[in-house]
Amino acid sequence: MTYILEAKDLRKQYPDKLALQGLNLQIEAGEVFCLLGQNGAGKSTTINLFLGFVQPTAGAAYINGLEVASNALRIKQYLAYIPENVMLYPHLTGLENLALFSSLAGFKYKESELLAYLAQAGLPVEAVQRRVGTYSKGMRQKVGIAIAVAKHAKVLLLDEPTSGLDPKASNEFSELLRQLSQQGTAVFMATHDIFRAKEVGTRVGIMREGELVDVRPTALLNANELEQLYLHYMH
Ligand SMILES: Nc1ncnc2c1ncn2[C@@H]1O[C@H](COP(=O)(O)OP(=O)(O)OP(=O)(O)O)[C@@H](O)[C@H]1O
Repeated sequence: MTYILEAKDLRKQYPDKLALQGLNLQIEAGEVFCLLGQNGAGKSTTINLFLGFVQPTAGAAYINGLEVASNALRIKQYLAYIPENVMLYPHLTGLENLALFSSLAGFKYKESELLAYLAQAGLPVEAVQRRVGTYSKGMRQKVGIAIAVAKHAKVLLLDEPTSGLDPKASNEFSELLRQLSQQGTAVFMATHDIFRAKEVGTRVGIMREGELVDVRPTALLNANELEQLYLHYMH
């Protein structure tokens, strides 16, 4: 079976820090995997290895069966990345950004189709023709989701996407992730938000000092139990 996202003995040693100590993980289509862990636990390193932004010291990361390190360009077609602050062109409108990023991914859409993607991602109609430099963080993330959907990404990698969002925006964002996962997109999200992880995740992993110390299906835990489990490992 080909997993959408897979890590095999994935390891990253920085000059004076072992950031990831041999990660093994498989994620299937439609899963929402939430990675919890303290600052410095290795969450961003894991995401950066899947993105091909950093090279592994040993082991390998795979996206849709392709080894990331040796297929840097090919894997880009399968994934969309939403960091804490989505990188868009501030002087272009939301619509123009979506048109640009979709065409870079090889998709040419009519304006009506682009508008439909933005509406589906929940961007208010009044914002569509406004420069992104004037957008809130939540609005930029909606454009990021619209880009992911428009390029038919199989996997969405997110690094602390809900930090700094107000509860309503955070809630809307969770709803979008749920919709994407129902359509078969695999979602891998690093977060500090235990409540969101429980709400939106199908599985949660707890990372400590570069090691994945526990993985649980969220259906078997309530938010309180998840918090207790997390605290147990952080002691
Ligand atoms: N480029 C780098 N060079 C050297 N050390 C690094 C580098 N990137 C990360 N590290 C170290 O690796 C460890 C893991 O960092 P990482 O950013 O992956 O953690 P994190 O779990 O994402 O933390 P946070 O929640 O603060 O984002 C930390 O000790 C960090 O200082």
